[in-house]
Amino acid sequence: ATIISSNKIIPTIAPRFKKQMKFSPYHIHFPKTSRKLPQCLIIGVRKCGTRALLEMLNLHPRIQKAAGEVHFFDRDENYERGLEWYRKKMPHSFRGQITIEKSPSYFVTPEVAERVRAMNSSIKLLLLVREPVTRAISDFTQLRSHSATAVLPTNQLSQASSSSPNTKSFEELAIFANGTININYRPLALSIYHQYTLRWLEIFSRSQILVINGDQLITDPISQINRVQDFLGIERRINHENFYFNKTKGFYCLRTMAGDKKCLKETKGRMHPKVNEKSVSILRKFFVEHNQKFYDLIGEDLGWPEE
Ligand SMILES: Nc1ncnc2c1ncn2[C@@H]1O[C@H](COP(=O)(O)OS(=O)(=O)O)[C@@H](OP(=O)(O)O)[C@H]1O
Repeated sequence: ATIISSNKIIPTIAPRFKKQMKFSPYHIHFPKTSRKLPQCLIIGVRKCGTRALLEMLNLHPRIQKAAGEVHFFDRDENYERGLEWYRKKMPHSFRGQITIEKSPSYFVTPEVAERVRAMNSSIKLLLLVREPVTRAISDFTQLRSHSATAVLPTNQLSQASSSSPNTKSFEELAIFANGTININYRPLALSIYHQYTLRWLEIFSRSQILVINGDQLITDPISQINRVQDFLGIERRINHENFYFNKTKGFYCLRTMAGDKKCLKETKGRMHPKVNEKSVSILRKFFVEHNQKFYDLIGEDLGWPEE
C-alpha cells in the first residue's frame, strides 16, 4: 500500500507491483492503471510559470503529470513517431484521473493546434500569460544564462541579432539606438500573444482554453489554481495549506497532501537584471495595442500597465 500516496501511484513501480501481487498469498485488489493520452495540455507561454502550474496541479489526487516536456506536437521528429509513442511517454493513471502534459513551445509553433485537434478535439487547454515586458525580461535572463544567441525559430521572423546576449543588455537588444522597437528580437516577439492566440481560436472554441494569469500565479497561486480546478471540473482539493512562502527563494513553495515540502529548482525564479525605467516604459507603450488585441480575442482584460 506504500505505493499509493494521496490516491497517486508511483508510475514506474505500479505495474511491477501488480505483477508481484499475482504470486501474493494476500488477495489485495489494486485498481487497474494505464497510460493515457493527455486530456489537458499546458501550451505555454514560455517563462510564464508553466512548470510551477504543472507541479501545483499535480498535487491534486485526480491529476497525473507527464514528467518532462515531451515536445510531441512541435517537433516533427517526435510527431512522426505517432500517438502510441506519445501515449507511452505518459504516466500511469487510474480511471477518472486527468493526464496533463506541458511543453511551452506548443503555443507559438504553427502546426501544433491542428495536430492537437487531430488527437482530441475536446481537449482542455491551459494558456498561462504574464505581463509581456516582464515575460520578455525573464526570457532574456534565461537565454543569457544559457549563453545562447537569441535567434528566431520561426520562418516569419528574421535574425534579431548576431551578437550574443551575453555582451548586450536587454535594452540594447530590445530597442534600437533610434528608439524603435526590435520586434524581431525573439523575447519580444513571443510576448505579442495575440499573433499566436488567433490560430488556437480558429481551431478550438474559447471555452476549451483557460487563460491563467502568470503574475498572479506567483503572488497568489491559489487564486489561479482554483480557476483551473473549476475549469477541469474537479473538486477543489488543492488549497492554501498546499502553499507556503519561502522567503529565501522569494516564491511560494509546495506542500504535498502527504506533508512533504518542495520548492521549484533554482532556474525557476531567477534574479532579473535591472532594466532602466525609461526602456520599460517605451516597451509597455509598444505593447498597449498588442495587449488590447489579445484582450479582444480572449474577451478578458488583464489590466497590464500601459507604461
Ligand atoms: N512558485 C514558483 N516558484 C518559482 N518560480 C515560479 C513560481 N511561480 C511562478 N514562477 C515563475 O515561473 C517562471 C518560469 O516559467 P516556466 O516554468 O514557464 O519557464 S520555461 O518556459 O519552462 O523555461 C519563473 O520565471 P523567472 O522568475 O524569470 O525565473 C518564475 O517567475
